[in-house]
Amino acid sequence: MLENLLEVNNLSHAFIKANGEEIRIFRNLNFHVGQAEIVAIVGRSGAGKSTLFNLISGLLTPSAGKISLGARPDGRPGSIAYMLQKDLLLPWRTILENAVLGIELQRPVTDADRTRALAMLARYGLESVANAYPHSLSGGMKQRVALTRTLLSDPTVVLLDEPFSALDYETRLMLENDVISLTRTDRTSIILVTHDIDEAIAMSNRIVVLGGRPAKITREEHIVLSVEGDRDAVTARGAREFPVYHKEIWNALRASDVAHAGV
Ligand SMILES: Nc1ncnc2c1ncn2[C@@H]1O[C@H](COP(=O)(O)OP(=O)(O)OP(=O)(O)O)[C@@H](O)[C@H]1O
Repeated sequence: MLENLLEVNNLSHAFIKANGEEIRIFRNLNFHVGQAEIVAIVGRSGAGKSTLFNLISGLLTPSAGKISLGARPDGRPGSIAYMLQKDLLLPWRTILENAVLGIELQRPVTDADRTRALAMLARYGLESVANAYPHSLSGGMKQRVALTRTLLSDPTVVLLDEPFSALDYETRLMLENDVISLTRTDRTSIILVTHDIDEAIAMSNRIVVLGGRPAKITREEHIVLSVEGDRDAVTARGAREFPVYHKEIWNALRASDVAHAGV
């Protein structure tokens, strides 16, 4: 039995360029995520964040190392869902049909699936547009449909790669709250890649800074914020510790130059 919901042990990965040159992205990287934990990964462009997600989700096979996914409380295997920055909704399918697409790729969609999809769309204020097409929805609404589609497959770990970067500030805060609530209601674990330090601090329990080549974790920060009541995307930003974490993560990012560090 795994201690954590997801464990990455001694992960190594390299790309081979067309000229035969090897680019070592990771060498013996160790990383874990606990149940209902939100871990943010920040790092400069090219640090290897998307590559790490592609390895965790199985889109890429690592050169060496092990990625282990813990079981659900009832013993069934856990599963990973990956949500990208772009909503990738199919324009010719209704919102409901888009929402159940992830299930449809695995098995035939049942009436129970559609009922569950409608309930989840309602949870995100999208019930009235279930039969509409994506073009009639705002960017925030489309991203919520994408989130519904991601969650309908009942994942235990959700990978979010810059999911809210294209959205306006208010919508972004609302979606950040949706994700924070998920960890409370469904005990889902979240790994979030973001370039936005504010978002990383506001949402996560832990931030890891990825830097150097091969990339390693150059800093790890547990985020503890003093807020009244349940922490959310807005109250978190008002916590007195917020600027302190901001400065620390910013300095760690500046120090972890991909081109020069850790070579
Ligand atoms: N298929 C590939 N073949 C060769 N090199 C690749 C491939 N995919 C990624 N790389 C290289 O690996 C490094 C890490 O890329 P990756 O996309 O994981 O970085 P990132 O941290 O997600 O960057 P960004 O923040 O800009 O999205 C980069 O130098 C990139 O050019």
